[in-house]
Amino acid sequence: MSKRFILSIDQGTTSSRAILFNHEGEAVRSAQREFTQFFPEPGWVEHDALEIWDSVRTVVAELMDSGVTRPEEVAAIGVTNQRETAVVWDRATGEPVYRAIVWQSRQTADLCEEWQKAGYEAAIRDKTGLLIDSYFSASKIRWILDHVEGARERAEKGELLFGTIDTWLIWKLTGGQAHVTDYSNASRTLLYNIYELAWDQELLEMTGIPAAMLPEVRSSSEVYGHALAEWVGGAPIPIAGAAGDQQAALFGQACYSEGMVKNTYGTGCFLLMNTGSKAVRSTHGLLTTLAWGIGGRVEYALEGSIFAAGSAVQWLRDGLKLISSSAETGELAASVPDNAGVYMVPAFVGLGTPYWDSDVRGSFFGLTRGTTREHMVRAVLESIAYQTKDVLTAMEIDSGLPTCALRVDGGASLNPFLMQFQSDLLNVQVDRPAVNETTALGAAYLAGLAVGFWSGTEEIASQWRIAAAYEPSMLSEAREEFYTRWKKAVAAARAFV
Ligand SMILES: Nc1ncnc2c1ncn2[C@@H]1O[C@H](COP(=O)(O)OP(=O)(O)O)[C@@H](O)[C@H]1O
Ligand SMILES: O=P(O)(O)OC[C@H](O)CO
Repeated sequence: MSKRFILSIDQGTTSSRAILFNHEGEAVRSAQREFTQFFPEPGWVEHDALEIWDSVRTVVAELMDSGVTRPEEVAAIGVTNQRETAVVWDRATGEPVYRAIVWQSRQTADLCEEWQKAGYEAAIRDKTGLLIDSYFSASKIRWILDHVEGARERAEKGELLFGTIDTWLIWKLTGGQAHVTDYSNASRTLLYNIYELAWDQELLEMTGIPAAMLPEVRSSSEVYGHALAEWVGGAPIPIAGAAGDQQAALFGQACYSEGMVKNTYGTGCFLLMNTGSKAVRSTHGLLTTLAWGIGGRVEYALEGSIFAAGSAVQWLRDGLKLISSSAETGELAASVPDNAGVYMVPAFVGLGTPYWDSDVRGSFFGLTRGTTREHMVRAVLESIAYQTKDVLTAMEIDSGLPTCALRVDGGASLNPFLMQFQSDLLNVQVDRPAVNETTALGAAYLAGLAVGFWSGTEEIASQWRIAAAYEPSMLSEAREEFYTRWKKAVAAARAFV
């Protein structure tokens, strides 16, 4: 029976998706399921790892039962995931010992401050390309070891395992046969030396994390094991690709040359620039990270992480009840000639690149009696574009590479107002590809390359098609004025702390 599809599993912050891609890189069928977000204290965000596994099992079963395919026709599975989110579970029972602590969660901010005061920052930056922030996995693992009775002793004895969501899912899918992760996910833990390509003993000692609980780090494109027949429609399928979702999107956007940049507009925004075999060290708050490793060769990326983007739109809908759907924001924003001086800083969980300020919180500025719902909606959408400009400016300086075009994807990239404003503000062309699910596509490509479903990146790059291109059309004075006021708003929000 010939192989017709790759099954991609995209486990995101708010939902799990499974998508079948054909040889042309087209999404043939997909299924999606949301799961519970827990906010046990202000600033904390947690997920139930078993509920995540259930959601993944369900969406995979939905595809495999849809009649579109049979497991024998699926060449491989690729897994991509919300990064940094930490799960610790019992090796024998498969039961998590605590809820998954999500990348957005700030419950370890105090611990991170202690690490900063202890002077760990230089070593961490030097070895991992990251900085000390509760965003990364290490402090989350440590928090679980400190707060769950007996966890530390059990972890030291090798009875507890740690994994980011890729590791957790591959472990579950293979029935506990594989405890692995890939370079891109390992590079987000704060424990992995991205130059030596090894877990770093000194960092493990500093952070108090036992090596026995860590997964084996493998390339992003190889067979890690087989998904058990019971989860995938009756016959085992090789799991042959894994990458963190932002690196997977860079891969799915075919950003294979140095200097190519993508921005994913989801819950947060993540800009990644391919820097090839060279790791660029940032002096402007960008992260140096592993993009992927394939066939014995790793590539690096520069990353800017924006914590709140689409989540601010969700807040307009669910928190303020100002809108009934995310999609209507585009029309509302375009219905007023400008923002009427209203600016919004969506620092719900602090600010990431380039500010790295965990204490700052969200604010609206410039409200008058003339301010309408439309202005507020517009200010929220504009804030996504301003944050992107903050990051891209830092990227161009640190890499010395000017941006020719920005490739975009993710839920909010479907908003034409936002994309046009983004292009205007950056003075750069913004390109949205025909396949918007580039994250899932990237994981599919990584898995497909490992099993010979695609021949190489050249073939993949030829599949990338543009769906919409936005060209800049704003006068430079206006661009500068808007951006100056945004910077003032950020400074004021930070001063309020
Ligand atoms: N048309 C739109 N305009 C603005 N924001 C949108 C639009 N469609 C979706 N979003 C936002 O994008 C996010 C969903 O995008 P998605 O890529 O699925 O995110 P994630 O993978 O982080 O869960 C949500 O936060 C939603 O509010
Ligand atoms: O699940 P997403 O798309 O919001 O992505 C989350 C990032 O991987 C966090 O670093």
